[in-house]
Amino acid sequence: MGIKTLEFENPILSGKLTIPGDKSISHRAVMLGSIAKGKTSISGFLDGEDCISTINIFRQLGVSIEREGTKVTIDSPGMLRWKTPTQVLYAGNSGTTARLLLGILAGSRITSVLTGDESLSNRPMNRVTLPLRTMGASITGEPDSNLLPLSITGGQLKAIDYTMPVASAQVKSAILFAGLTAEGETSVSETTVSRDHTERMLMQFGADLSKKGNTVRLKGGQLLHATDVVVPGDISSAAFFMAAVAMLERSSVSFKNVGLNPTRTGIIDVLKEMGAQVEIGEEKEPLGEPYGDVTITYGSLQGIEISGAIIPTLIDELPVIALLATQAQGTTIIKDAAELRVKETDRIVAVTTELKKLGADIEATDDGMIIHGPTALTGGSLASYGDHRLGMMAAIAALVTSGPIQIEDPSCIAISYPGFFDDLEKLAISTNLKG
Ligand SMILES: O=C(O)C1=C[C@@H](OP(=O)(O)O)[C@@H](O)[C@H](O)C1
Ligand SMILES: C=C(OP(=O)(O)O)C(=O)O
Repeated sequence: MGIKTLEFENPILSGKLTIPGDKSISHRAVMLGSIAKGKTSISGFLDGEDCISTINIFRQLGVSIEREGTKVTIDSPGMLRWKTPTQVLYAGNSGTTARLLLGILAGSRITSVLTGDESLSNRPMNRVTLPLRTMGASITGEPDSNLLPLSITGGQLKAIDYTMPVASAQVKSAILFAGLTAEGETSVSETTVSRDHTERMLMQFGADLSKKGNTVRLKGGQLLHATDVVVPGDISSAAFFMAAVAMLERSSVSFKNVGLNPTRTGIIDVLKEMGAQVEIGEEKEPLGEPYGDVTITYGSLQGIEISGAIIPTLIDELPVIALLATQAQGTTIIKDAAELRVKETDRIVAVTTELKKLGADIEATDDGMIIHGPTALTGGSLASYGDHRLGMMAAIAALVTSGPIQIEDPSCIAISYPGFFDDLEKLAISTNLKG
């Protein structure tokens, strides 16, 4: 386990940054490109470890996938001609890979076993396996098909009308993917809207899908058509540097081609409401997903309440938002975010434990955190818990602490942002960067 030390003196962040590709969209592009027969090309693909796990799994199913950096070319025989894998499918650290794949494999013609790393093997899968079993899926594993490894025997499924008990795009997507091959029309209704990349991309691949209010409907027995996908920059990755700029006087950074899907832009609303200056350039929407340039400039920050419908639109950004709140005047309350407890680690425990080590006034609640600011943070040694978002939060903390930060096990950052430290160095131009 390595340690990375970061120390800055009076840092300012400035310049332009092109953020790597969106993780959620990259996964889906490989999945839909593998389901569809023929050639799909993806540009702007995220070469993070999670998305590589997705590629490796489809290669095991007989799909030809070539990758050169951020360009991916898929040539698939189509889902009906996938071959039975000779080895266990390994989703690594990626919840998105595992949960979406369960929905896909349940309606396939192959038998497979799916597993993951230690963190993923402790994350709940019954949120997808239970509705999939209601559709007729044959999925077994202990306890009650909740934890990896799981065995999946693909077969003919029946459509379902499903009302989501929890806001989760992974659950919604797994059911929609299963619905593609099911008999009848599947519907998924959400009370709180989660990211809609699957719906957008299914339509891009030619699926007949309709949306009314918060209900999505999809007819079973559809074939997808291979197509080209352009992946915009990941706003969840940009969020770390956006928060850093918002905390550092005299800082301003322009982020290029950031994904601006409204189901993902909660961080922009929070930055504005807290007092940062936000400028959004012309929005483009080449193939289904809106994107544009976003410039963030420091502003004096106020604490706010973050709760309700905005939570799914910034769920992965909450660790860095908690750090941001330590530098804001007043109290920030984060509620309705109990989902943080079932991510790569329990992010409520991890964030509060680590930020307290630096002197933050932060407390954990059942479904969120309460942070009183501003506090002058000291340096210290922070654990990443093998969780990329925690590792990046620790690195960004180093920009505002009085002493150095040691990040334990920083390699996990490559799960979603392999070039993170290079980009940090690039932006922190007028500082002394040691480490
Ligand atoms: O569908 C997706 O790509 C994701 C959905 C979210 O998870 P949930 O579906 O569990 O909310 C998010 O936290 C994860 O990083 C990616
Ligand atoms: C929760 C995350 O991802 P996943 O669920 O795919 O592991 C994340 O990227 O923060």
